Amino acid sequence: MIDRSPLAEFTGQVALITGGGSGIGRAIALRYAAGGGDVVVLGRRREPLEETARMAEKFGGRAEVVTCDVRDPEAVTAAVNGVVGDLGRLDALVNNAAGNFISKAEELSPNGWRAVVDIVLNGSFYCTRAAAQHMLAAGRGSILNVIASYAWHGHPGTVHSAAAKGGVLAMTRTLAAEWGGRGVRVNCISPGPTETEGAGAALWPTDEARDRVLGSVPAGRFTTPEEVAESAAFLLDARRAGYVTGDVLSVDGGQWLGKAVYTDPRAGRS
Ligand SMILES: CCCCC/C=C/C(=O)SCCNC(=O)CCNC(=O)[C@H](O)C(C)(C)COP(=O)(O)OP(=O)(O)OC[C@H]1O[C@@H](n2cnc3c(N)ncnc32)[C@H](O)[C@@H]1OP(=O)(O)O
Ligand SMILES: NC(=O)C1=CN([C@@H]2O[C@H](COP(=O)(O)OP(=O)(O)OC[C@H]3O[C@@H](n4cnc5c(N)ncnc54)[C@H](OP(=O)(O)O)[C@@H]3O)[C@@H](O)[C@H]2O)C=CC1
Repeated sequence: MIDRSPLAEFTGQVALITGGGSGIGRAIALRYAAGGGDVVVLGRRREPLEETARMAEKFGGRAEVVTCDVRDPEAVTAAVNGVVGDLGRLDALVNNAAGNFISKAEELSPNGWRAVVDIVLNGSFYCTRAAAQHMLAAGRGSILNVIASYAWHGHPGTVHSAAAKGGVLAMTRTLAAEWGGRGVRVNCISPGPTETEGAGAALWPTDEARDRVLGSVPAGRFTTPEEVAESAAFLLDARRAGYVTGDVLSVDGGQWLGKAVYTDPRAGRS
């Protein structure tokens, strides 16, 4: 549940959110709308995007839908140019679309590797490149990349996603330095395990796997999409986070720190 933001921090501004038809992307779109902004949600399937747009419109702003596969650079450029053509500006881009599944690295097919790396790394670059052409010309903009902590610590079974997210992290820091003097900020947000349409079935399909994931989170519960969205709003807001660029904000209940080995009561973990 997302309530109208008393800050109204995005009034008169426009955000493009990839993968905005579900999970974390939908929550970020709704939080931006709750802050008074206009939103465009992008993904492959129209129906879930339209549902997000209907929910966002209840906050009183404009909400549009673009069907597009982020792996197609020409379609991405047309989509971004269309947003600016229709809504007149682009203040924020959230690279949230992702694909993921668990596979042993030695059994992962080249096409399976390509599917995930193309969506996560290449797709994020295509969207960033197209959005930055408008943002740099305007001298303002904020780009937020949704990653995962295995971008820096790695994780067995997700070599494609970890490598792609690691690439997005390197891209973030590079572009933050490259564009820092031109008004465009680039940051990452790193959610902990979050029960969404895509993640649950792909990553913790059984009760046993789900319990194992929960056991890895010091806070003892899943992240909620709304928690991620609230921190995303902070990073996107130039008034509050205008001097933050090239950084990663973890919203994970301490998961990436909580590599407990001595899980017994004497260690404070059981
Ligand atoms: C624990 C905390 C950290 C959690 C971090 C979470 C990160 C997340 O990203 S959660 C978000 C998860 N959401 C999704 O994955 C939703 C979107 N997913 C997809 O679109 C698909 O899963 C996709 C990534 C496979 C892309 O779909 P599509 O382009 O339609 O690809 P294909 O179905 O044609 O498959 C391409 C290629 O990949 C192989 N493959 C697909 N699934 C699997 C699998 N489960 N295991 C092994 N290989 C798989 C598929 O076989 C194809 O390869 P070839 O057969 O060689 O052609
Ligand atoms: N859930 C979790 O536990 C965690 C998630 N994350 C990250 O958070 C982000 C959101 O995850 P979550 O909400 O769980 O994911 P979901 O699977 O629920 O949503 C992913 C979205 O991306 C869209 N998408 C996928 N492929 C493409 C594509 N090729 N082109 C355009 N859109 C695409 C999907 O829509 P459609 O299929 O219609 O295209 C869908 O709306 C991702 O970047 C993920 O890696 C990070 C850490 C943990």
